[in-house]
Amino acid sequence: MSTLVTNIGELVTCDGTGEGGVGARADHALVVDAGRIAWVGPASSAPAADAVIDIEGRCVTPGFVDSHAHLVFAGDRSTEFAARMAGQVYDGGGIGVSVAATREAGDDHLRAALAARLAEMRAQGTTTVEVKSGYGLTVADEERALRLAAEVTDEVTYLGAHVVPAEMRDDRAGYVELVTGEMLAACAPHARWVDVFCEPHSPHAFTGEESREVLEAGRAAGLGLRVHGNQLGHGPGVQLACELGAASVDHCTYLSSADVDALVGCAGTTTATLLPGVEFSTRSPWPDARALLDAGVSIALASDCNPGTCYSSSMPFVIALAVREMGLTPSEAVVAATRGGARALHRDDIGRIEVGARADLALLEAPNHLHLSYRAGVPIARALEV
Ligand SMILES: N=CN[C@@H](CCC(=O)O)C(=O)O
Ligand SMILES: [Zn+2]
Repeated sequence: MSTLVTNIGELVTCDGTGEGGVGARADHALVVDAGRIAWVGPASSAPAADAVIDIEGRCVTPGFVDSHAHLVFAGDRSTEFAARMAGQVYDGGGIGVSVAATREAGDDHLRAALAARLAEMRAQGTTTVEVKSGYGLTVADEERALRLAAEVTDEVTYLGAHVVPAEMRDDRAGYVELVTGEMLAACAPHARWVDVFCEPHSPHAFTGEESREVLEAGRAAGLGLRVHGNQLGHGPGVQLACELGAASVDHCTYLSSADVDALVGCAGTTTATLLPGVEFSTRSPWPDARALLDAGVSIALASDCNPGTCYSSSMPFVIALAVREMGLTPSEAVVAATRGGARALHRDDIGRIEVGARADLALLEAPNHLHLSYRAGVPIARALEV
C-alpha cells in the first residue's frame, strides 16, 4: 500500500545540498511504499496513492539516528548526578552501581525498562537507536543484555570492556582475557559491533593496549568496531579508532591537533560522534564541533543515554546543545543527528529522505527545523507513523 505524505511546509531531506547539507525544501510531498521512500517532489505534482496524510504545513525531517546509547540497565544514580553538579568529578566508578543493580534485575524488568526508554526516544523523533551492553560484565549477564537489545534493534554493541568489574579488579589481564575469549564467543552472535571504554584517566576503564586487544578480538569474531575515546582527558582512543578503521569514536571531548588530523585522514571510515548531553551532565568542556566540521572531520551527534553520564534520551536536547555550546548551525546539527548518525553506523538507508531510503520520519510541531534548537526543551518532535 502506498501513502502520500503531503502539504509538508518544510521537508528536511539531509540530501547533502544547501546549508550544512540539510536539503530543506518548501511545500513538498513524498510517497511511502512498503516502508521505503518511493517518490519526493513538489506537493503540486504529487502522484496519487492509496492513502493520504496531510501534514498541514509542518516540518518533516529524517527520524533521528541515535548511534550511541546504553539502554539495558536497572537502578538509579540520580544522587551521583547531584554530587557532580556540586563539584564531584566523573571517573567511571559509578558504572559498578549500575552493574550491581542490573545483575539483580530479572529479564522482564530489563525488557520493560528498555521498551520504556525506546518509547521515550520515539516520542522525541528517534527512529534508529544503537544499544550497548556493558552493565552485566559476566558472560551470562552480557549475553542477556545483548539478547534483549537484539529484540528491539539491529544496532547491537557488545561492551563487555566497559569497566573491569569489582570482583576482577586485581586481575585486569584475566578480565581482558574473558572479554576477548569466552564472553566474546557468547556475545558475538547477538551483536553487530564491539566497543571499548578506552580511557587511561579512569582506573576502571581500559588502556590503549588493552583496548587494542579487545577491538582486534572483536574484529576477528566478525564485529565492526566502535570506541569510547578521549572522554576524560587526552588519550589514545581516537588514534586507535582511526588506525583500526572503527566506524565511530565517541565523546572526543579532549582532542589534540594530531587527533584532529587523524580524524580528517580517516573521515571516509570513522565518524567522531559527539555526545553533548555528557558534557552537560558531567560539567565537562564542550568539544569544538565547529572546528571539527571545518577541518573536514565526519561528525555525528548522539544522546549516550545512560544512567551515569547522561540520563537524557532526547536528540532535540542534543541538537540544541550542539548549536548553543559547540558552534554548529541549526542545520548542521540536524544533519549530524540524522545522516551523521547513519554514517557512524555505516548505514545509508536511514538519516535522509531520498528515494530508496527507509521511510523513517520525524514530524515537528513547527514550520521549520530551526525550531529544534530555537524551542529548546519543548516537545515538538515525534516519530511519524506512516
Ligand atoms: N564512558 C563510558 N560509558 C558511559 C557512561 C556509563 C556510566 O557512567 O554508567 C558513557 O558513554 O559516558
Ligand atoms: Zn557511552
